[in-house]
Amino acid sequence: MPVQLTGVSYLYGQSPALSNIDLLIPEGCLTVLCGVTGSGKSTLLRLLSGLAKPSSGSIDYPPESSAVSASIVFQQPESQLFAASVRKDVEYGLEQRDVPEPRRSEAATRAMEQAGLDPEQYGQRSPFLLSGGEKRRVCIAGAIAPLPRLLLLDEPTAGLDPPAARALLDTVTELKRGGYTIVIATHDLDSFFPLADQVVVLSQGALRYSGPARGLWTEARVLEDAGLEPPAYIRISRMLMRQGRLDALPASAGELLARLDKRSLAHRGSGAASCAKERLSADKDSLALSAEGGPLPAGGGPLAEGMPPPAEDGRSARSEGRLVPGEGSAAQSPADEAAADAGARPAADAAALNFRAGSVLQMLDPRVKWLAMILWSLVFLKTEGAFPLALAALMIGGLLAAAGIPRKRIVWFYRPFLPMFLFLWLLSAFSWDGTDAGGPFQFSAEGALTGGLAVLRLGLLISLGFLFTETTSGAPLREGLEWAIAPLGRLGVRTRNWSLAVSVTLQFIPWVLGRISLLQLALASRGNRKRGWERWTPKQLSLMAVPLLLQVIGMGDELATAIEARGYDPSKPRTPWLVLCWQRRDTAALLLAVLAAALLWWASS
Ligand SMILES: Nc1ncnc2c1ncn2[C@@H]1O[C@H](COP(=O)(O)OP(=O)(O)OP(=O)(O)O)[C@@H](O)[C@H]1O
Repeated sequence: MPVQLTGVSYLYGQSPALSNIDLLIPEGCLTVLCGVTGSGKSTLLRLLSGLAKPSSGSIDYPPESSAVSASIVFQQPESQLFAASVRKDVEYGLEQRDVPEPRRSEAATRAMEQAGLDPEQYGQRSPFLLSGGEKRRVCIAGAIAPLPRLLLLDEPTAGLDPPAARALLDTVTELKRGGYTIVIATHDLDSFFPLADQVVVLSQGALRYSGPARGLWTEARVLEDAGLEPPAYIRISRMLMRQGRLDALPASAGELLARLDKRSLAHRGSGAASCAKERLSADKDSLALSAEGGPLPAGGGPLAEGMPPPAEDGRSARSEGRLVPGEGSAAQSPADEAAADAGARPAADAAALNFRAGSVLQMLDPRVKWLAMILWSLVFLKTEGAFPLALAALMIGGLLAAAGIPRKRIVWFYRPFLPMFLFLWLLSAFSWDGTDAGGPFQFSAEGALTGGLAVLRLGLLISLGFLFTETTSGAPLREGLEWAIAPLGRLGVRTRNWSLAVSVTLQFIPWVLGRISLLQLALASRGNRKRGWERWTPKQLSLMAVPLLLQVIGMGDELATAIEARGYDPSKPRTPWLVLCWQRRDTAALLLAVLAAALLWWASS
């Protein structure tokens, strides 16, 4: 299906990831999104899939479609697999769309075949025990099973060996022939450019070019300015053309090889053409060997059907594609620059302000933070009564605001705890008494208050840990802890092991929460689009339990191996990662923390 993006921007907190993208994704075409790391490719795919909404601008689907008609395959396939068997996993999206049983099974079989997985061989295997390439195929099968009108693939060949990458390219070629509208975000230009009907170049979240790949070869520096290199077959062909050995750029590596073969290769053995051929042959495994289309004249040909027309709005539109002026582009008028500057300044100022406020907490010596955290934890445990706990909540709220942690991240952190808090509070507020005439459940105001305060206390303790880990990076956190527990070393406690374990665990919590967010996103990408509280029902949680557990075990395993590989030996003295330096502001901060703790203590006694 064709999709039109108009003025689409996206912010993560206050950092812009995409700005003002105008783009048409033509129906039945394969669009390749390229750009260096962090240029906004994955973000654009998420917006197209409907998993995230643009901060501004709009994405228009044809009247009978919506983002739900899109399927996405993420960069890390393992974060998208759920079910106990490959077949069940492929059927999951169909189940979500209420496809009845016999049709579901047929559709899953067809999708597995299209994705290059033999249903007999793979159907009953666990998706978690497959190779990276096989897992990606399972994800592709799951994505195409519901016959999406838009298929989005994020780095489909990343991490695959040449045969697996080539097999995946064959699958993509087949899907393209099958009429799918496909968008692929990739760094693998050699493989995907020959297949692309449209290439989109992103740089720092802005659109730099959209149009056929061949339009890029005439726009001398579009790719280079975006930090990319043209594919190897284009670089080699350019060199051969300069030497008069080739008259036109080929459409693919395969075509270049074929054309070199036809030549007599007069300089066999020592000439540039034979060197080029050797190099290409060596690269052949990793290149797309699509020989579709004839030789392209260096100036390119007419626009493919359905391609976006050249811009008519005064923006630079040369050759076949649409070249969008970028930063530093001469095409930008002073008035444009002033307007852009005026728009950007409030966001930049706000970010700077946040950073300044956050940096006070971030710059503090970790020992102050450890001491304050231990002291406040003890006081919170002892604090009774609504007033002192409300006062403590105010203090924590103030610190969270001053830490400059984006509001979205705070919400993201606390949301998983809310069902647990609610459950604990309900447990305290209601009691079960089958003999009472008023009904089996009895509400107790006293229980509700006591339970509410206990839950608030628990929330405050969790908040202390969150504040600490958000404002302290790994090395200072460890150094500070090791300092705090060093006296225990005299009692024979292995303080080094303890500090490593605690700091790794503390850093593990945000990682686990991040994984949960990814799994929820993956469930949504498979048609299970739940919002708000619905995402935290026991059924939803049970779906995520096994993959999450496997990921935690895998991560634990990797961490242990990494620690071992770096020669960790608890019995040896170690070189500190960082020398802590106590400053005046740390003394002042510690005094403030002690005063605040004393105030709370006094208020609760
Ligand atoms: N969850 C997030 N929170 C904050 N910033 C993010 C988040 N995800 C991405 N970003 C930022 O948004 C920008 C675009 O990221 P995105 O993942 O879309 O880039 P990409 O081109 O897909 O990169 P890659 O090729 O490495 O996958 C980057 O600056 C990145 O740091």
